[in-house]
Amino acid sequence: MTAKIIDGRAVADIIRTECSVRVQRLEEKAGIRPGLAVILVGGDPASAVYVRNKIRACEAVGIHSFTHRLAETVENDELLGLILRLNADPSVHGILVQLPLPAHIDMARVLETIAPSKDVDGFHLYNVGALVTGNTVFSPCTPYGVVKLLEHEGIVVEGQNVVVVGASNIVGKPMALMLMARDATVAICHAKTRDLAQFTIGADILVVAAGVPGLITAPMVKRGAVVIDVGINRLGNGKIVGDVDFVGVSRRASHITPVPGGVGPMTVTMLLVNTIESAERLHAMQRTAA
Ligand SMILES: Nc1nc2c(c(=O)[nH]1)N[C@@H](CN(C=O)c1ccc(C(=O)N[C@@H](CCC(=O)O)C(=O)O)cc1)CN2
Repeated sequence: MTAKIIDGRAVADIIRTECSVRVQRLEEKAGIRPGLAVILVGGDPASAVYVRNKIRACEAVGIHSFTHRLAETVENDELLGLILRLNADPSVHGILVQLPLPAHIDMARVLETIAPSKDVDGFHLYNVGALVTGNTVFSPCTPYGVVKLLEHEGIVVEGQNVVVVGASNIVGKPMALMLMARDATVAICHAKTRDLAQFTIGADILVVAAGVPGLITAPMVKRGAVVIDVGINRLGNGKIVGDVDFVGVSRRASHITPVPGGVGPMTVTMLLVNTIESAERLHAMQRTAA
């Protein structure tokens, strides 16, 4: 068996075209142009690339972007003050603080300062609670992208045994919740899981977000499984690889995502979707109030 390669760039392109249409419609109907504020603290090169890609993606679909680049040494209060001003700015429908943050910044406080209604990353505790209870406000972008890739491929998750490897707050945990909400049976494995293969071999759908290159090899994968690789690891030679041995696992799986070009492009795309959704909600609220 050779797996079908799920082309994240192609799916992202389709959704981005839909985004352009939604932005145009909102502007024509309501004179509202969605606005996204992006805050980058410090000089982490990977974060700078991701932020640049987000801004370019916004421009391409007509979302107005506001970038705030703060020094590595910025004080907590200055960052919090900026977020409060953006919360009150009616031209801003989405606010995101690029992670990771420098160690002296109180990340939890930063994320809790973003207004939940503008938290397009879905990281605010209110929005985490909303996701847990099935009242989703904003889905975190990477797991949301995985769900959209599965939908696009016609892969039904209901009743399937799903194993998520990785229990981070921004990918593993919300991923498990989103799949449970779609009636999958979900197990989460993490760095302390004993005998990882014993779990992964039973997965109809395996989602890997561990940040360990080559963690998942072919003998750990059930024949015909769907394998979604969320890992992004930069090797010493500059090459980017995922957490899955792509060549070996492709011989056993029915579907597999590549790295790069799988989940990554969907992360940025779902940020656009969340920002547009936020602006559309504002319009709906204004109409109700009028
Ligand atoms: N505030 C946030 N911070 C971070 C998030 C997030 O969703 N919100 N996620 C990651 C980084 N990230 C977006 O911010 C991100 C990572 C990777 C990609 C991507 O397109 N990857 C490419 C390859 C990347 C490369 O060549 O360097 C791919 O997989 O094809 C997009 C977004 C942590 N921080």
